[in-house]
Amino acid sequence: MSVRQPEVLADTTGASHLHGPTGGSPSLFHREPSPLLDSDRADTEASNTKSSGAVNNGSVQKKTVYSLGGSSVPSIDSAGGVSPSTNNSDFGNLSNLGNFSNLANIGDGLKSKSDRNSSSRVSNSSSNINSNSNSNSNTNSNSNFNINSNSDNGINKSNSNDISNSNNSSISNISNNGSNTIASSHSSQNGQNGHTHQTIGFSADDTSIHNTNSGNVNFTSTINNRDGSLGNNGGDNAGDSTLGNSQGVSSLANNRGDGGDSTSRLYNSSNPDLASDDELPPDGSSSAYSSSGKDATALLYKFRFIVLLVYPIIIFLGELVHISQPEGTYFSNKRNIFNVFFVKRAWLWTTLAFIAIVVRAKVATNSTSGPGIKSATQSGSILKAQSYAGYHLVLRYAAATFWWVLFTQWFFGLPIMDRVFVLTGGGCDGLVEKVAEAAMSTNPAPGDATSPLPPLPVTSNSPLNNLVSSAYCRAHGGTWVGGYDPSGHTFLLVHASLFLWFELLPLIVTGRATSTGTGIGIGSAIGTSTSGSSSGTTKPATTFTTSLSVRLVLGLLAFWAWMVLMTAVYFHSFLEKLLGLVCGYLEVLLVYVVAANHPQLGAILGV
Ligand SMILES: CCCCC/C=C\C/C=C\C/C=C\C/C=C\CCCC(=O)SCCNC(=O)CCNC(=O)[C@H](O)C(C)(C)COP(=O)(O)O
Ligand SMILES: Nc1ncnc2c1ncn2[C@@H]1O[C@H](COP(=O)(O)O)[C@@H](OP(=O)(O)O)[C@H]1O
Repeated sequence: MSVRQPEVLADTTGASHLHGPTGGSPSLFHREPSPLLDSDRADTEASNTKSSGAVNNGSVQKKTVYSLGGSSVPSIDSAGGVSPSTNNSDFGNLSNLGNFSNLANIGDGLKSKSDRNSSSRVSNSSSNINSNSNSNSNTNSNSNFNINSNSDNGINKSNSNDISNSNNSSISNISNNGSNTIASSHSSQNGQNGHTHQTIGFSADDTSIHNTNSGNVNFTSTINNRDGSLGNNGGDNAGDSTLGNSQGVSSLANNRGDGGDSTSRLYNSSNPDLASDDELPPDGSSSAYSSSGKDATALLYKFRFIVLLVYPIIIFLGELVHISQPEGTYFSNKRNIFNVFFVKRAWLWTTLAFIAIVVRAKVATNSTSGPGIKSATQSGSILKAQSYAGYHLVLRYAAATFWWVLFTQWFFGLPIMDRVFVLTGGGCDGLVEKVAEAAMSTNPAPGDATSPLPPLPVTSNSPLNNLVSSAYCRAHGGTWVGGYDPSGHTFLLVHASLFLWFELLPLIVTGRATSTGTGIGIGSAIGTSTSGSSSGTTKPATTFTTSLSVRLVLGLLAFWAWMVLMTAVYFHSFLEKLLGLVCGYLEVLLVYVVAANHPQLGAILGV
């Protein structure tokens, strides 16, 4: 294809022309008079190597249409020059030095090269629009558009579109009614930070935006929403942004500043008011708030606060009873079935409960029967921040398990609780005698009470008493005496309970939020209410929260609380229980509060 230059920009005579390839030689031009253009003799000039059948139905304005390709322009219906025009086949590559407006194109290929403002209104089924104008306003309807813009653009489109934007330009004010993909690449030059700023309004779902800024800026944004806007302002960032709205007018501004990687996810199920995350640390994962998100977040905070208060209150109340030296009951018996079968295996039950929560929530997510995990990640900053992705769940479970192991089972030898005991002067009483008895038994019968004890975890030069664990000591007839013996029961039950609560609460809160539409309905969570201004997405009667497995977990949590009370009433000194309590809080606070406010840690743990 020849290189062409537009030869005539405007024809004040009113004649219409079709221009051929550059070169200036008239012999290269095949002027094929368009009935429309020629008959009209208005203000448009057009040239085309093989134009045919161009029809002008109306006045032709001061426009010049150049065909830069070899394709034909078989038909142009113009009610006003090129505006409006209908091309039933293929415009080829049209170069417009003025404005395209009201073009109806069934073919493909528009090119706007105006140095001044250009306004295009295009309806077609398949078009490529390449715009170099400083300021374009393009309104497109129909489907399958590719818009390559080298300029600032205002684009209004309907239906499915692909837009790619490059060369230090920005796309703004985009309205879409269909499924769209917008790819915007922004090159930053000379180490300067680039800025891509977008405001996008959608009235339909499934729109994604990809901003790729070479140089110092790199954004990837995805939007699935109705009536939303997303603004990315670049700094030295590389990040991902996801905004999901099902309804409402929403805006998200994020990823500002001079930080490193950042990830932003905002999900909003239904509400009209999303504020930006202006308070973000520059290199942080972003928070964004929605009104329902704020409600849900406030509710979550409230529940968390209550949960965090419950266990100290139980310990204090139990201690009040404890100091009155109550009569013994079934629960004061260490061998009671609840202690032996449940508390002594508490981490096993906790693990099963955790798996039940996750599995039930995933089921709810995959079905339409309840809010589940998806909603838990769609209602606001905290909820979106707590990821229920598999690896995040495993990591958080592993962290909780690790802390349980360190405190009660093993910490490079004795577990922490036993080390505290030993360090404060405690030890195992009576075990030495047992060992001696065992040693004196030369030929013990299997199962004999005096049969040799298993090898002690003893190092040779240390006093025996200080080197066996409390569990070993008690299991072999010794008595764990002296010192300061942190309550393992208090620790384990509180730690397990807080872990389960902090995994469960976002799901419960979201269940309430989603099923009432306002984010704060209580009934749906416990299955007693089906009313409220529902968003129409869930049915309270079948929510995750009301499922049998979640009820069982809530029952287990109530039982754990009861057993904490029994420990407080019948066992240990107050300080020992207090230490168990404090250590039971440590891991959960570290993960769900401290790490959650730390960008990197939060991203790793999904909080
Ligand atoms: C569909 C997607 C699913 C996603 C699931 C996500 C995450 C799950 C991740 C992993 C779980 C998978 C497998 C887990 C594997 C094994 C589970 C192990 C469970 C156990 O912990 S079994 C051991 C149980 N033992 C206890 O609980 C002992 C508790 N007792 C004590 O700690 C002490 O006795 C004490 C502290 C209560 C008191 O000590 P003393 O004072 O009496 O000495
Ligand atoms: N709620 C409870 N019910 C029954 N026994 C309890 C209990 N809380 C603590 N104990 C018992 O008190 C002892 C110290 O518990 P801990 O240090 O874990 O808090 C343990 O005894 P044993 O180790 O002899 O079973 C434990 O079983």
